[in-house]
Amino acid sequence: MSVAHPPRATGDFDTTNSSAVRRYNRTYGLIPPTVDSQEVQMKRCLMQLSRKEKSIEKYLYLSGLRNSNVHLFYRLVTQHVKAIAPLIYTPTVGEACIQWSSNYVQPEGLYISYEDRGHIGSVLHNWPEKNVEITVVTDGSRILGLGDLGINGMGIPVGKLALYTACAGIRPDATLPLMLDLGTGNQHFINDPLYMGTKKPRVSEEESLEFMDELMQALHQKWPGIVVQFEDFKNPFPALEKYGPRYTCFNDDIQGTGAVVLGGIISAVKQSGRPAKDQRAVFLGAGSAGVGVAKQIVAYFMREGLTEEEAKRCFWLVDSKGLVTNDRGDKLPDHKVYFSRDDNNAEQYKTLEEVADLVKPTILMGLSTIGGAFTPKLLTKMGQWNEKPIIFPLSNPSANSECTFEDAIKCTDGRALFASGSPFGPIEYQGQTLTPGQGNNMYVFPGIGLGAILSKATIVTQSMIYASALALSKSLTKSEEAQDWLYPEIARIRDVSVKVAMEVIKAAEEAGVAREPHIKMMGDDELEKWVRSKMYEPATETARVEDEVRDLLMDLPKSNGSSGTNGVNGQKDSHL
Ligand SMILES: NC(=O)C1=CN([C@@H]2O[C@H](COP(=O)(O)OP(=O)(O)OC[C@H]3O[C@@H](n4cnc5c(N)ncnc54)[C@H](OP(=O)(O)O)[C@@H]3O)[C@@H](O)[C@H]2O)C=CC1
Ligand SMILES: CC(=O)C(=O)O
Ligand SMILES: [Mg+2]
Repeated sequence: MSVAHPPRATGDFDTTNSSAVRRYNRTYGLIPPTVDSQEVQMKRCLMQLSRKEKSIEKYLYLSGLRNSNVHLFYRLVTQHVKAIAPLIYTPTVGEACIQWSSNYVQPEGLYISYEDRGHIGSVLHNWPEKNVEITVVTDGSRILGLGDLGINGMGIPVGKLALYTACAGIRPDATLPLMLDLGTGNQHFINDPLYMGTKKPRVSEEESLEFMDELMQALHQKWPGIVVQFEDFKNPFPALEKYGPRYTCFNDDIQGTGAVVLGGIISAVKQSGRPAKDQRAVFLGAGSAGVGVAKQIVAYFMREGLTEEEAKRCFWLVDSKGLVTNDRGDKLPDHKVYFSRDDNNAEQYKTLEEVADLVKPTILMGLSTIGGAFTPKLLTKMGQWNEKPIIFPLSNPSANSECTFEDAIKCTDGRALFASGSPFGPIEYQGQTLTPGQGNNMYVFPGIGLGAILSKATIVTQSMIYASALALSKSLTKSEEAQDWLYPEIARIRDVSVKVAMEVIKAAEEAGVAREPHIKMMGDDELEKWVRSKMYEPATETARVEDEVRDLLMDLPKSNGSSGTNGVNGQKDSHL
């Protein structure tokens, strides 16, 4: 909106009065006269939100709020994270991505196309924020379980970084949602006149990696030490292998998911009453998440006394061609070879049911994108084979979940130890309220990123990822443990992120990759205080911005009159 401003008066400000702040900001008269507290503003937002019927409408409303009043948005999310996370993240973000181009209204991140190679650095210079500390980057090739969504996948970096701010206190202006437009295999989008990405097939793996080389260099040149989170790439292994030892980066789907599932599995294995050596895990899905999760659990089983070979043999991975074995006849991609079995005939075990009948698993893990793949028949068998079957349907969004909480509970007489990727509500079962766990990497990636930023880690080591899982598994309260929960209450996620970040920092220090000197001598209490002191707090941020403006008013002749920033992340306080 463009408004003609009267000249800014300089002499008559009452610096304790918010209307003076408005006059200084030249917003006086543009907003109704009452100066509402943030509490009242939040109440208004919640009411407006509740009037919208569809989740996607709520998503769009919240996006608008983030772009117009960033601190209010984050205060709202922080205080109501359990209710709002499903609206700005999975499952709603899936629908938001599908509709991204048709709903587009304003920039929310940076888009870099294959055509930009050779001058990626200059595109980065267009980003209006100076002090970026973390980016979430995707090429949109495997968005949740929805397949190749091209640049419409931008909802994922935007959503993940919103959680970084709400759940781990990373300043919003320190985050960069990054979309790599490398073409798309989605013919529907190529034919769609409203699709806003390049309407060409995807570039090859080699071309993509070459492009990534330039991107990683350019990012680190512009923001040295920036933490890079790779997200939702169809084949993320080559990039992690190449850049992992050279830059501060991690892959959320391989490593973050591995850590979050391990965090829940540690508790589930204890509750199942069977030691690690007696666990048998069948995985539906042998992709980035499936293999990442299985590898983290192998590391845990080894700490429980198994050799690597013994630990590895506790896993049977099933992909779209059946059980992953050496004798299948197809050339297995590198990431599947580690778990490929040589003791079962592939011909006999083509379906999940056949593999399950063979193995009689104690753990059933779903990272396949196939909604409903854990049939009531299979779930019932899990209940017959186990006193406490561990059932984790982890695919997102909700429609892709391998089973519902209700089916898992009904088919196992309420005995399942359950976690899903997208949230399910509690259910009443035989007079009891049963609450499902949410095994989603949102429990760890904010703390991993915060820990990497604060320790100034040069790389993200496997020990840092493992430490995040252990921290998560230890973060349950006595009352949560008494109810046999596998994950802490989502409303406490900020506290959980602090614990995760602390352990990540300690692991970075131990691995010799931390460059921040302050953390060396800190005990736990001091470290916790220090971590918390570094976290963005939307309520105090609002007060700080108001104070800053008042200070400027007191000191007007010397000031330049600017307050805060006003970048793409909406660093604007429109209520002032
Ligand atoms: N809860 C959480 O925090 C997370 C959940 N996820 C979810 O996990 C799912 C998978 O992600 P990701 O591993 O990255 O994806 P990938 O594409 O890398 O892997 C998918 C795997 O599922 C297999 N698959 C596909 N269709 C079938 C089928 N009909 N029968 C058996 N197996 C099948 C694929 O087989 P093939 O190899 O033969 O193609 C592949 O091994 C997604 O839905 C994603 O949302 C991912 C990360 C975190
Ligand atoms: C949660 C997540 O990262 C995924 O589904 O890909
Ligand atoms: Mg992901």
